Amino acid sequence: VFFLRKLLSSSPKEMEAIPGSLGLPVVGESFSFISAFSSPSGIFNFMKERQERYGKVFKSYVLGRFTVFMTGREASKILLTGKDGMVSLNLFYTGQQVLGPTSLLQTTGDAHKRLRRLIAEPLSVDGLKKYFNFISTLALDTLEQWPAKKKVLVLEEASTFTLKVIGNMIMSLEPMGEEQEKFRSNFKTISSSFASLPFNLPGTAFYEGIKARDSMYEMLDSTIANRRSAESSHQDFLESLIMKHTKSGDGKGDDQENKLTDQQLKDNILTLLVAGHDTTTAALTWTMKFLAENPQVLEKLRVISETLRRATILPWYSRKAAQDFEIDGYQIKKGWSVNLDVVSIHHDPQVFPDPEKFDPTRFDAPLRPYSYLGFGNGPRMCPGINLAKLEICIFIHHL
Ligand code: HEM
Repeated sequence: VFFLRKLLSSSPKEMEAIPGSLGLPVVGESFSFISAFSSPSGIFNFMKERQERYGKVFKSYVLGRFTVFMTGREASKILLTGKDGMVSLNLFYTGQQVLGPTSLLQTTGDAHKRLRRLIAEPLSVDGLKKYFNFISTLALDTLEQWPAKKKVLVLEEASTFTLKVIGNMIMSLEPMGEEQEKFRSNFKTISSSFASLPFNLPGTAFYEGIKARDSMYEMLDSTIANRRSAESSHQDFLESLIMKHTKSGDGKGDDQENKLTDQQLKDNILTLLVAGHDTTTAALTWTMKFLAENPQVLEKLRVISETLRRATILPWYSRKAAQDFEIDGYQIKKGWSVNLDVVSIHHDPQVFPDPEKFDPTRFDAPLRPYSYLGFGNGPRMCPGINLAKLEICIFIHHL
């Protein structure tokens, strides 16, 4: 029913003016897209082939959606910073259900701005200073164990490291022990449910994801209750949001504009976890790979920017048109899925000569706006940028 509704609610007829192919019935071009995505060069070849055939704007049918793909600085400018309300984020149905309706990723306009403002302070450079020692000690502990290991699986190590950092930042979780294990196992299940098939039946990834989310929320509920009863005082994200920004009691006399309900608090803690974990893990892993292959660049700054350009951790940014608009001479209709292809922007030889080469000196001189989008741009630009850079810098420093 879900897929039928999806198919019927989208209209390929309306997209006739956009060049491109919708591929096979029902599956469209999903298989070519997924196989490109899982290959070493990511979606680059899928995009390149079609851009050469159709131009910078083309249509396709992938992952259950009629989608218009676009690339280039002009498209980035319009899609990422365009008029307020022109596009919204385009999450998968399962992701929407798991994250909850008050997540930053599901709000728009003023509600979105307000949430961004509330989480900005704990994620600022100043707000992050207090976690420096924890991150540094954890990086050292992790690295100290490497020489004794026969084989080091860097992705695995990076994932454990970043999850321990965020667990400690958010709710002072100790890096070892039962609570850490429960947190880790819930998080992994939630993560795999995020873009799963939308069947909420026992045994499916989606069903297990919702169950793990509820278990994670129980952990947060009990921590929130402890903090409110002032049994203990901690210097973490949860404490700073509870103290400053949650509605406890009747809230009379409080500045309600700055208050979050417990639901908003939990939805957004989970959002930070989901948005911040795999991204930072991948960025740290790619940084180590590029550094191992190019040891001469260790002296150079800008290694993280160049890693995020070459690896493009989020290869495309997905939006849904919230109104009709025109781009590169094509009419985009309200409701269409629009994906910005960032890999091609990051490998444009006009901006980055010899684009496959890992060369941090490219960032020595300022680039033209919208040529580099490692952390995005505009109102949805990554709020975790300082934390991600801090974690990677500390880890690489101790390497
Ligand atoms: C190297 C690591 C990271 C990379 C490459 C990265 C990249 C990005 C990018 C490109 C976007 C914008 C996506 C779009 O416009 O559709 C984004 C948004 C976001 N990021 Fe990150 N991110 C990283 C780490 C983090 C961390 C550590 C956190 C949280 C602590 C985080 C939280 C978020 C959130 C909540 C959003 C959505 C913002 C909004 O919709 O207003 N990210 N990230």
